[in-house]
Amino acid sequence: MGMNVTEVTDGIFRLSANAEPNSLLFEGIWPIPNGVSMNSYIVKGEKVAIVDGVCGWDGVPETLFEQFDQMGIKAEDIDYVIVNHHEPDHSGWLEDFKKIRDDFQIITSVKGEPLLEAFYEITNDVRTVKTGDSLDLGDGRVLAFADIPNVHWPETMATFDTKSGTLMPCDAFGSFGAISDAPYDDQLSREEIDFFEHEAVRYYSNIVAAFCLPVKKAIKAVEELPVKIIAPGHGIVWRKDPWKIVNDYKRYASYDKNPAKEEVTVLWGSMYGMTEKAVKPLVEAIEAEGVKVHVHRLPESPLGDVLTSAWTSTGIVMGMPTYEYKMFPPMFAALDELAKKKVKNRKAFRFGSYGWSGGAQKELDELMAKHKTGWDFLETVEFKGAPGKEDIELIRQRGTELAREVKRMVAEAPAIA
Ligand SMILES: Cc1cc2nc3c(=O)[nH]c(=O)nc-3n(C[C@H](O)[C@H](O)[C@H](O)COP(=O)(O)O)c2cc1C
Repeated sequence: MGMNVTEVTDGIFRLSANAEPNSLLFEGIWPIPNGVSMNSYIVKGEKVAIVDGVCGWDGVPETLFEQFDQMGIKAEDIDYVIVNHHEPDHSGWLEDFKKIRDDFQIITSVKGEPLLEAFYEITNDVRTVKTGDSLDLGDGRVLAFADIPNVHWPETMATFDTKSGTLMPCDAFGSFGAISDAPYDDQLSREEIDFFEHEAVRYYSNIVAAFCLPVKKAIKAVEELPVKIIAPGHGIVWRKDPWKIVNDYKRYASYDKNPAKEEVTVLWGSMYGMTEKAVKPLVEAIEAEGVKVHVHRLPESPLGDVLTSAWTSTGIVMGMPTYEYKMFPPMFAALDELAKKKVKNRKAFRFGSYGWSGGAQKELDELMAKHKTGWDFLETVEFKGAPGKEDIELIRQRGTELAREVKRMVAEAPAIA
């Protein structure tokens, strides 16, 4: 992983490394088809602070020295290491950094302190800060701190440079997507911004979605600050329009309660093609209403893709047969994860085949009740063996009804941002 150094604004530098497309599973689970960037920030007053880690650094001091040379800084001159968030993709470099010097001061939140000991056996020279505290770097550069718990671990905080209005909120307002040598929104075309918007939905739905309420609280805290630049731990830096990513996150966070977009996600699985026969007619019926459809076959579609589609979809359709008196297992796994990630309050419909007893529907009902998903189901269409003409016709009708409901819900939804 090569590292890339650029100047965010006077006295603040972004030091970033990419994980290339499909080079790893993020959090050990989520595919990154377009990669991801990991950003740290160096803030220069009379004293120098580094905000979050240089993950992707190979641990060889010379590599880091070279990067710091480009900023006119010596790595040994770093006075403060600010750890906003202790997830090892941001903090894992601390072990290696200790090889360069071991007398820097770490600044972290109150809940961060025990994690430093647990992960890195660091107990010395740790200063804890909370909302309202600040750190004077000299030269008119004062950093302010704000706790933003559970975005995305309990200890997470944001660092705000009061001189330039640069907010460094770590995982909040992040997006997937590896980044070339143009990491700023003011350097990107409309299409590139759209690309990162989709990567932000992927990031939000896969990584942050379980914490919608904390995200809403973090947004409230950020709205009180005179923010001019948003410089997250993953993704591009927003300095032309910082409120775009805040407003995008505001909408994403609202999708746990409010209708999402005019979209439907169709999840289906089929052993011998019986359930599959109804998929195309169903999709056509929804599309005929002008509603966008995302189709995922299970288990082939990665769960990360399923979550990304489901997060922005107001409607969810499930086509699956009965398997050993229960749901087709990959469908159970997908729905269980959607529910845990708080894909709630959707308009929903299920259809599927069975051989003799059925059983999928009962397990589906139990799963929905257990997770209190609040999904509002149209009447299920189940058929024995292959679907008859009337079954296909009924499923088509349900598709039309669902699409119309989705359009109505979206039209009546309160405007968020
Ligand atoms: C491994 C296996 C287990 C099944 N278990 C049940 C069952 O418990 N109850 C039932 O009614 N049908 C059961 N079936 C029958 C299927 O539900 C039936 O073949 C259905 O048409 C499959 O639809 P599909 O081709 O879309 O997968 C089972 C089939 C298989 C292959």
